Amino acid sequence: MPTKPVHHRTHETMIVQSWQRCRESGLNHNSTPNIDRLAGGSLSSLLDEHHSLLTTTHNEVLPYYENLLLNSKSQVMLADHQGYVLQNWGDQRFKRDNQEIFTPGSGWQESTLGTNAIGTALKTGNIVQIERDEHFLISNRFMTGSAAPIFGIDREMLGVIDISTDTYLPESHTLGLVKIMSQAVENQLITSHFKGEYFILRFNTSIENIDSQWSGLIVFDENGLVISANHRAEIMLGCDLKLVNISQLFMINVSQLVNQPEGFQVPLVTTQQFRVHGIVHKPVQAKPRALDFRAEIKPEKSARHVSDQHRFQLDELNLGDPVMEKAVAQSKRIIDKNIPILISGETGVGKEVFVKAMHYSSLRSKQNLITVNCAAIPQELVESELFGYEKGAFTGSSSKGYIGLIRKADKGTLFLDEIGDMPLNVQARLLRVLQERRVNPLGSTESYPVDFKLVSATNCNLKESVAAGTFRQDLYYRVSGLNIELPALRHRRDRQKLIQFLLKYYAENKQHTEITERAMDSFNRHPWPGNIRQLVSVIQIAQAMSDNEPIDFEHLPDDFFTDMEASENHGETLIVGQENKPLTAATDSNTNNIIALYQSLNCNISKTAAQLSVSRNTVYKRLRESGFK
Ligand SMILES: Nc1ncnc2c1ncn2[C@@H]1O[C@H](COP(=O)(O)OP(=O)(O)OP(=O)(O)O)[C@@H](O)[C@H]1O
Repeated sequence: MPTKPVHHRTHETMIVQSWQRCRESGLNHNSTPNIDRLAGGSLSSLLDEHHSLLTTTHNEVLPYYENLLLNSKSQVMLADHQGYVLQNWGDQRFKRDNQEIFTPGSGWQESTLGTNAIGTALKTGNIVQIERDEHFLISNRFMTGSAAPIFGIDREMLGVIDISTDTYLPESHTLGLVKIMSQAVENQLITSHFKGEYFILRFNTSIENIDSQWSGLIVFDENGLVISANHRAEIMLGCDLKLVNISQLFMINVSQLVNQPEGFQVPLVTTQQFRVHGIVHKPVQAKPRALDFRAEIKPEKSARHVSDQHRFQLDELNLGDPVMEKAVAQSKRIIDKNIPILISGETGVGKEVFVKAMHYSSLRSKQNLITVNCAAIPQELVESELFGYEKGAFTGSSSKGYIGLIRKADKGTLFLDEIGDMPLNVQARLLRVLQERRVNPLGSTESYPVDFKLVSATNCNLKESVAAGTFRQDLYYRVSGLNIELPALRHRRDRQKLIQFLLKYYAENKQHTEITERAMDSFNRHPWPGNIRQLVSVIQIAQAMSDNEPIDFEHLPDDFFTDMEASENHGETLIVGQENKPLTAATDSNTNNIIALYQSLNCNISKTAAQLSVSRNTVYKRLRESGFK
């Protein structure tokens, strides 16, 4: 028997624990459901108390319901933090003894009605999906519910949004929707409460998905003190954002952030070295300081990233290595043809840099290059992020839905990074888009034509994923017109030239580009398990440490020598694998070790990745496989 994926086991544990609580509350499976119903005065004072949550939810949720769920035989509920339904939308289809079970005022606490989406989401503080037979009371087993908590401006749990149905709705669809709905409400509560009064930073992994509900939001004052933030910001930054200063989160001075024009776009680097893009909205009364109003925003040196600096052309990446030379020549031949390109290679070999260079060397260079990191988008959201969704015309609402990343790439290039991590159901929809060259947003009856150059990248072996059943074979043939494998740094014959190039490229001034012979020799012999990414980081540290002297051993970080010793002790240039660094960590660490480390580091992806010396994507992947993300 195959063992179940860890996320199923996590879900099962959650249900077992909930059932245990039900027994402790004196329930048994045959207990009669006793719905506690608030009436008259108590109900109206409850509705008054939650007026702002109610109207915000109404404005944010109704358009989703009307467009996405109207024909789905389901009902959407908003309940307060104690489990009392405040409002419901949709088909009033759930009745018992002729009485509706989800009317406003009905209490869906776990202790009285057993395991159920509203009660159990409140009890655990997590997004839950309770399938029919997972309800504790037999009488509730006719429905399936998906619920997500809503957090308020002080990060307190205000209530939950639930979608319940007694027919079939795909699991990822409803879970994704409750997540979007709860996040939309939370974002709206924060922006309407603080807008105009404080600075609001909205950030995401790229500028292209900054208008998504999944962007982080941070509200801060002119001194940089964080006043409020959404749940997403805490997850992305991996820390509690209470009472911290924005300068502790990003490598930027507060004055640089607050002295920019309204709606200014800024590349940011988190203190964990994770690149994001942000937009800053200013308070109405904030006055720019005259002196440094035009201060240019520059991430600090150690955070420099090639792709933010310079638009490489393909030829610039060819420094003489025969494999690179062939890769560049092949790409140039087909870049303007309608043939998809699949780039593979170990982590850090420069796949993203290569794709950008392809785009900027192509006829589409003036159009958008849209990067989708399939590993970083939460699984249930990949669909809505890619294909978009429509809210339809909704009077008074500024939100018209979300166009989706594929349509944003129209006329330009669509880059699907880590394509091997795309969930199977999304693969099926992507295949349709690639065949028909049309996109059908969630909830829309219309489809829209799209024209883009498709480039994908992977650091896993997609053919093996096809054999393992995690990647569709038909999609594999659609995305892999031309396969280009970028060489590992240790195999590149132009290594010395590249090192010299990077020393100049990342230097702040002339002195920093010099390097002693013995240091250069060890650079040349190093196994570079993290490839160019690791090389860049060593160079940046060495340049910072070396002041005005040529770079020598004493300027190099400890890890540099640890890797070197490890490879020399093994008498080989490291194991050749997809993600090479695993030498010390990932090869002998199993999923449980990663989870334990991740938890011990306060669920910080970047720190976990750094400690294991693997990419953040690998950590995402492992956590996702184990049901943590
Ligand atoms: N030719 C180059 N010149 C300067 N810097 C480079 C070059 N190639 C790669 N880099 C730097 O190396 C780092 C890794 O590059 P990139 O993100 O493109 O690798 P990747 O193969 O896509 O990695 P992953 O698979 O982990 O996503 C980046 O910081 C990038 O700026």
